[in-house]
Parts: sequence; C-alpha cells; structure tokens
Amino acid sequence: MNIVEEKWMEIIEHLRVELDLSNVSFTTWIKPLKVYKVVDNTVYILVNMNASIDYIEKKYMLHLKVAIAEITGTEFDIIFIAEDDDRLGDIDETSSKPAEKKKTKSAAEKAGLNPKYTFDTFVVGNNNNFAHAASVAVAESPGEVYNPLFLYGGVGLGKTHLMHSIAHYILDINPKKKVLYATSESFTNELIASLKNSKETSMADFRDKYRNIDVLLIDDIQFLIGKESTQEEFFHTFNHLHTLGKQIIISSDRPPKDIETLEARLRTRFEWGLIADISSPDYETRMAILQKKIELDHLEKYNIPNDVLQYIASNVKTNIRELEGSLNKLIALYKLEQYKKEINISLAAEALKDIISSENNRAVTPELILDIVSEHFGVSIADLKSKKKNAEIALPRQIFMYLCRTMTDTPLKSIGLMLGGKDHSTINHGVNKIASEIKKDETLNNTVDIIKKKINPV
Ligand SMILES: Nc1ncnc2c1ncn2[C@@H]1O[C@H](COP(=O)(O)OP(=O)(O)OP(=O)(O)O)[C@@H](O)[C@H]1O
Repeated sequence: MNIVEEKWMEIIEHLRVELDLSNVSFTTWIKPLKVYKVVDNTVYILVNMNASIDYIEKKYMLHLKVAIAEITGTEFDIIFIAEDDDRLGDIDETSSKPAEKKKTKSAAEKAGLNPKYTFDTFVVGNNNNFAHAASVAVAESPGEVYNPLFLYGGVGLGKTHLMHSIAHYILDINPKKKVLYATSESFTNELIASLKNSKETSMADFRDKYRNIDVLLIDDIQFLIGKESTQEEFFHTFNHLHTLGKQIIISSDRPPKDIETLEARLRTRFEWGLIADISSPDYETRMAILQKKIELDHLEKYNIPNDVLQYIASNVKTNIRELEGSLNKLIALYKLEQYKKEINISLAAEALKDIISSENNRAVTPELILDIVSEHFGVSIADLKSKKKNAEIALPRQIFMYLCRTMTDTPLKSIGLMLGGKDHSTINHGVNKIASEIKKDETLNNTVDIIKKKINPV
C-alpha cells in the first residue's frame, strides 16, 4: 500500500483541522474522497458522482496537496477523477506495470536505514568534521580502526544521520554484512519483552538478534542509563561483539564521562575506541545545509531569495532538524496562501515564529511536550488533537495528558482545550490511566521515561 493510501485518514483529518472545516463541509466534500491509485508521484482521487469535481478542485486541491506533503513528507500531484470516467481503465494499466517489477527489499531497507541519511547528503562543517572523518574511517574498515565509535552531541545535530551513513556505506560495499541499527529504546523494550516471555527461546532470540551480527549501531544510549538489567545485557552484548572484532557505534547526547549513572565498566569500554563530538553548526554550515536541502528536495522552483535563507540561518542555530523544518514550514505556508504572498522575510518570520521562540527559550511548555510526543510516536499533532480513538493515537494522546500534568502546572481544562476541546474528566481519566499503567507495565514506563528525558534532558 502506498504511503498516501496508508495515511489517507490522517491526511483528511489534518486538512479538516487546518481549514477548520465544519462537519457539513467535511462530510459533504472531503470524507467521500477515496484514493483510487498512486502512480509514480500522482495521486488519483475518486470523486463521488454527485459531487462537482470543479468545485473540489478549486476549493481543496491546493490544501490537500499541502496536507499530503505534510503528512507523508513527499510532494504529490493530484488528479481528481469521477467514478464513471473512462480514464480509470488507463490508470489501472499504467499502475500495474511498476507492480510487476516490484523490487525485493534492499539490505539497507531491511536494516531499517533512512535512505536519505548518507555521507553524500551530509554537509561537513567545523562543527562535525572530526566526527565525520571518524565515521568515514569506520565505514571503510569496520571493526579495525575505532571500536567502539562513540558519537555525541545535542539534539538534532546529525548523530543519527552519521550512523546511518556508516551503515549504508558498509552495506553498499558488502550487502551481505549483517548490520543492525537500533535505538536504545527498542533495545530496552525488546529485552523487557523477552524477559517477560516465559518461553526459553525468547531470550535466545533476543541474543541471537543482537550478537549474531557484524555491525551494531545503538542510538541515544543515554536512554539506557539507570536501567540495571538493560545495562547488564548491553554490557554482555558489547563484550561479545567487541571480542569478535565486530564494529560497535554508539550515539549519545553527552560524552561517557558525563553520563552520571553509567556503570564504570561500561564507561571504560565506551572510552576504549574513539569519542567524537558534534556541536552546533556555524552560520556558513547552516547556510550550506539549507542549500543542500533545496537541492535534495527539488525546492529550486520556489526561488527562495537569499536574504530569506540568511534570515532562517541567522535565527535557527542550535538544531538542524528545526533548521530543515523551518524551510518546510515556510513552503507549506506559501502554498497555503495559494502562492499569493511572496516568499520574503515577513512570510518567513510568520512561518518561523514558534521555532524561533523555542530556540531562544526552551522552557518545558505544553506545546513543547506536544511536539516531542508527536515526533516520538510519529503521530501528527492534528491526530493528537482529533477525536480518533485507535490505540496508535489514543495512547500517545494520554501520555501527552500525563506528561503535561506532571511536568507543568497546566490545568486539566487548558490541556483539554489544547487537545481540540476535550473536557476535563477525559483529561483526568487519561492522566490517571497512564499514572497507574506505568506502575504495572515496564515497557510503557520505559517509553514514558525516555520521552521525559527528551523533554527535559538534564
Ligand atoms: N551535517 C548535516 N548535513 C545535512 N543534514 C544534516 C546534518 N546534520 C543533521 N542533518 C539533518 O538534521 C536532521 C536531524 O538529524 P539527526 O536525526 O541525525 O540528529 P540527532 O543528532 O540524531 O538528533 P537526536 O538527538 O534527536 O537523536 C536530519 O534530517 C538530518 O538529515
């Protein structure tokens, strides 16, 4: 299933929230729309015979395009097509061709790597040249030069990007190498699940997965700290791989010496290899990253003036994820304004107001918690605010309620308003539910704990 089909409900819900559509408009025009096919970069949307294609095109086409781009991260063209249109047969024919040629998954896909995170797309600057050089060396000779390679740096500065680049490089040269990328959250949660499972094979499977490999990449190791049994298991995994000369790459938000509750024996091991830091990029690097993003995402067509790029680069300094997000927000706003406004500094200021204020002042606010919960679970803010009750959305929403209540002094009523007007008893129920479940469910407790640390890393 294509990503647009997969996320269709989320897309139309996003549209509803963005346009503040009344129930009547939503159920008349938007809800009946169905994705017929996605062929290359075109989404064919089936329009019910009673509705006017002209009207839907005029009124919703642009907004829908933006919603699709925002939810899927990719731009698609849209063609509305009536249920009785003769062209439907042609579309079927075209779309069946690529299906026949369906590729098997590449080694990189199997390893869970982001195809965009390669050395080619990584901009090298003063802030990361040492970490980059060390990563290239490790990628060229895994297990031979720096083992482990320990990369550390603040949020959104490119640690994951560099780790994936190493893994891609190793697999490009030898697709048979067994490369495993995992976050410390998944390592911990899988371990908890195997320990809970009474079957003897379960722990054996876990060990087989993490030990029978050539390269292990563990992201955000700081979330493993303070968890004794996980540290213990990781210690043995580390020793096993290291003794066999297998490459280990670790990332963290701080160097081993500053991870206070890290066991001494693990700390010593992390210091065996090479420790490389990534700091905030300087202005020139920030500009180069923006240019690279324009090139990679084919954004040249928007002719973003240089002074607008300079404005973004001067104001978003400490987080590259937000630097990239700024460009996306600017373009989304430009499209929402239906290309009527110019892309200039004042449009950029409007698009970036939240990002810039959060850069300057990262207090723990309900908005920050909402952003982090949404990013952690890959659930859009529109969905968190919606009425959807499916577990993938309801659980993150309740975790948001709980964190908002326990980490800030926001009243229940205000939390309810933030979530699209839910009443205070719903919020109270959500808060209590998570508070009691984390006492019983170790995996949930681990996840909530990690999100808390993302919100407030100190
Ligand atoms: N030097 C760079 N060149 C190009 N893109 C970069 C660079 N550094 C970071 N990015 C981009 O910034 C975004 C955030 O990077 P990444 O996820 O690797 O950060 P991180 O340090 O792992 O963050 P976290 O602490 O949240 O885990 C990604 O989209 C990545 O591609």
